[in-house]
Amino acid sequence: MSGANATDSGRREPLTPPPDAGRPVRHPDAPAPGELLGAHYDQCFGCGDGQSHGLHLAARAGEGVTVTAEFTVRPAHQGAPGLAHGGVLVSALDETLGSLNWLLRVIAVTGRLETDFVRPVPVGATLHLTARCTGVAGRKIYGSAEGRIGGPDGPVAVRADALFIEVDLGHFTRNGRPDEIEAALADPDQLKVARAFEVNP
Ligand SMILES: CCCCCCCC/C=C\CCCCCCCC(=O)SCCNC(=O)CCNC(=O)[C@H](O)C(C)(C)COP(=O)(O)OP(=O)(O)OC[C@H]1O[C@@H](n2cnc3c(N)ncnc32)[C@H](O)[C@@H]1OP(=O)(O)O
Repeated sequence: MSGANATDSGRREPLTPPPDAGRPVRHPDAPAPGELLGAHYDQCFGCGDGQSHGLHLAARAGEGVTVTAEFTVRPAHQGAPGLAHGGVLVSALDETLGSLNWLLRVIAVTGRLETDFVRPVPVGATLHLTARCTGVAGRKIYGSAEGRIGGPDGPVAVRADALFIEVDLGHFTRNGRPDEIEAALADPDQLKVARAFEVNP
């Protein structure tokens, strides 16, 4: 293929940290291991309680810069009959990796995410997800995640490597839709979440 595929989307950067990347550092105010992280936004498809067909993914802080999460596949998440849609599984991995933000206390958005689909995931199955930060280089935050079925030690069904890019709150106010931005700014719970991240402006 021509080079258009790589240049149009901007980058084909490696998803493993470069040799000079820093070790991820757990923020001193990060939630304690075992603590539920809660939603970063009530309307988030991944973690928000306000999205009836969302994933309702509940993530917990782990040791170091790691998180665990669970997601139960419901009929609204099907691709083939009785099986989870691949894009939904990617969303679950993306959301779990995004939850590492809470431990680093930075806001970062997905730049690249590469997924292996290893086993089909049936409706009704619970995906036991883990994600860990593997390195930090400037604004670039590297992470890996996997999802197992049948229990936290069950077989791997999906796994992903990702590169997140640190942004400031202005990323959302500049790019988001005004109605939702205004509603978020008027919500004291949402402001509390936003402030939690402002420690590293
Ligand atoms: C107001 C109310 C308050 C709200 C409060 C909210 C609290 C929220 C808390 C937490 C939110 C977390 C949400 C998690 C949800 C799950 C995660 C998602 O699904 S996020 C959605 C999907 N992702 C996007 O929509 C990104 C879209 N892309 C962009 O916006 C830009 O492309 C962005 C920010 C990713 C990069 O743009 P640049 O202009 O800032 O970046 P440049 O300066 O060009 O690059 C910086 C470095 O990063 C590399 N880089 C940038 N983009 C890359 C890419 N796509 N792939 C690989 N590398 C990339 C570059 O090569 C550069 O590296 P070198 O420093 O030179 O070594």
